[in-house]
Amino acid sequence: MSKTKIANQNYSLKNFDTIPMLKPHTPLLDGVDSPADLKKMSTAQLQQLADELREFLLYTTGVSGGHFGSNLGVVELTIALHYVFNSPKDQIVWDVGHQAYPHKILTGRRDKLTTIRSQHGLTAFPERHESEYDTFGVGHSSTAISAGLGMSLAMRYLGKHDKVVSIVGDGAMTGGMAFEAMNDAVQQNADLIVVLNDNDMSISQATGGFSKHLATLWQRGLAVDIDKNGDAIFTKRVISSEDRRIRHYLHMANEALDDWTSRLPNKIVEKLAEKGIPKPSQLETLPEKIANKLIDEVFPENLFKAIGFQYFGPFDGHDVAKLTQIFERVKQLQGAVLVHVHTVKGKGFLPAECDPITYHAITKLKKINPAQEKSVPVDSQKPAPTPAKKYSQVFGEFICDKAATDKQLMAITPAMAEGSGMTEFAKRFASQFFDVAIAEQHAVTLAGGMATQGVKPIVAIYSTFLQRGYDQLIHDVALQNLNVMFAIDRAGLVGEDGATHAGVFDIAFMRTVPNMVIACPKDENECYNLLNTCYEHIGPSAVRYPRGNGIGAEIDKNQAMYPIGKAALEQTIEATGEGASNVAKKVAVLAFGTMVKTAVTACQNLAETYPTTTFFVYNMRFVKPLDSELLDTLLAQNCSIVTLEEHQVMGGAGSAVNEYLVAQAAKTSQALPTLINIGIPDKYIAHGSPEQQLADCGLDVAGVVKQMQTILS
Ligand SMILES: Cc1ncc(C[n+]2csc(CCOP(=O)(O)OP(=O)(O)O)c2C)c(N)n1
Ligand SMILES: CC(=O)[C@@H](O)[C@H](O)COP(=O)(O)O
Ligand SMILES: [Mg+2]
Repeated sequence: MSKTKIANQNYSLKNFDTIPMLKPHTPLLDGVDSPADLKKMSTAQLQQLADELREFLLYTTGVSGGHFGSNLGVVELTIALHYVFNSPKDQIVWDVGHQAYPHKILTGRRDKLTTIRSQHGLTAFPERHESEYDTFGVGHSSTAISAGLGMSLAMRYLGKHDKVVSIVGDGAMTGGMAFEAMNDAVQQNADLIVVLNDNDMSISQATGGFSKHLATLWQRGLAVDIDKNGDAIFTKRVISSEDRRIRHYLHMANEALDDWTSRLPNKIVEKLAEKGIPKPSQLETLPEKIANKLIDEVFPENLFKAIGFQYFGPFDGHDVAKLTQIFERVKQLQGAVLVHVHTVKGKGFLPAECDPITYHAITKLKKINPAQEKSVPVDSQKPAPTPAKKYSQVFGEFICDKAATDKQLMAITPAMAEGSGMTEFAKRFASQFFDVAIAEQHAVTLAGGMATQGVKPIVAIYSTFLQRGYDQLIHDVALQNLNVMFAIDRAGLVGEDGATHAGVFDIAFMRTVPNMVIACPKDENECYNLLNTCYEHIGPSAVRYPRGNGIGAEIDKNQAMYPIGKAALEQTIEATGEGASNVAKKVAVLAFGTMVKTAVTACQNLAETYPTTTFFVYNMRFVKPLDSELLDTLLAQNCSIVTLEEHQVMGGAGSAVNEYLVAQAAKTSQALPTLINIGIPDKYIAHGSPEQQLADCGLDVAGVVKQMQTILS
């Protein structure tokens, strides 16, 4: 039986080692305005299209910046999917969707791809409002099988017979939801095709390794190829040593079977033949078939077969001809099918193939055309000022400094080690570092379990991904008052990734949870020292800090402990105008986190227009517990109050202040002060640069000034 030709080298792929600065010549691609245009192409043309599409991708991503390696890895896969299936009637669902740039190019958005992730441009991930070909809004991992299954079951109920294909990466396959969905697909006997895009890589070194482990699990055992008539043929694969033992026993069984059948007396054989059992001479493949059946049934070494999927693969995910043949075949099948393809993250661009973690995403490449380069004046050659540290970097420094003396510190990341600034820590404190793959729920409860043993776990997690572990935060940490600290990165608006990745709900969903302490540093120095304060605090706590760089504050690494629940007066901007003695107005601005700097600038601007008003800007530092003493004082002084936060205004820090003041005013029969809450309005903020997003929701200085004027005039 021929082995599956995993790498069918009957095609050549162009390789690139630089990113073209000028739009490449793509005659075939220029003619593709929808997937229908693919169906007219020959296999050779499809392969040429792949080369053109890859070069075009390099060029456009150089212009736009954004996700990179994963898109290069699915060029041929995307072409084959849109060639074989009839989108948008057939539903194609991408998991995470960071790899959907080729999909967007082939579905009518080729000429807009350079706008991806820019304000008013294409969104970073598939979004339903952007195109009928974007069947489901994605961005968070491991949702595609659930969404695809939902589409399939609804279609069955409605009597529709279109196909549903969910494309899931090996990293995304480490998310528990994927297994919940696969289990349900089988028990529902649903028609669903899952394509496992297995590039042995996720987004972090360790997770890549982790998915390798899963890959070993699911790659063991049988490869299931198809022959020229499209029939499934089992072929043995190189399998692990323990499987080899199993195979040996089966081989011995075959031998015995062979021996047995060769001794059968003819009249028995005839009797069997009457019953439709073939003669020994025709039985030569029986051992093989029985062996496969045995392997298939008794030793379903393949993870997906064990769950109940029909499994095909692994195939070379860069061989368009092979892929179209496979998809044409599985398209005819009923039930849950999994097609396993091997791709290379960064395929076709050598630097990305060699370093897929770094090239997971790239920033816009500076477009200096040769003419400009020569004329750049010398003094502009001055070295650029050192940028302020990223908050993730501050976190990484904190855990390294702390772990140097505190062996109880354990640091957990769900697949975002690099993004969370933990690369150095992972190297230096490997036994205290845990990358659990894309498994946020597990990460939180893992920390809870660890804390019961007296160690001090830190869950380093993006705000938006912590949403996945909310029940675990309550049930497995806070309710048990366990000593876990959440280092919440990407808190606030995140810019180009847009609404799916905004970290704008964490204050709302954490502040109602008893035992939680929630800290919001105003800059890098407070970030470092509030991390220390919360780390040393006994009980569950969270420090939320934004994506990107700080403001250049000097970090005093004396590992200060701030008094929990105490605010600090940041700045007073005294009234200066005539009659200022009987100051007409006192305004207290209660700013949370990075909004402190914005609050000071806004009040300085307003002081010029409202000279008889004194502004007190407070750095609140903690959302929970609030500084109740300060609020009581402000209430007694009948100060107008403004709250300011980079978080949904509904349910955020401002709501907490309101709730306290209303209750306190009622309790002490005091009048409620004039009060406004400034934050992100009740809508999703579209992608753009961080500055554009802040302006879009009135959180830039101009927007804050405008909103504050409503209580000043
Ligand atoms: C719930 C969730 N956690 C983490 C992430 C961050 N993230 C984006 S892509 C990615 C890796 C995905 O790996 P894989 O599915 O193998 O896709 P590849 O990049 O290899 O194409 C991760 C962890 C996310 N988008 N969603
Ligand atoms: C697709 C995805 O979820 C990640 O790649 C995410 O875009 C990373 O965000 P940062 O760039 O903020 O680390
Ligand atoms: Mg991967």
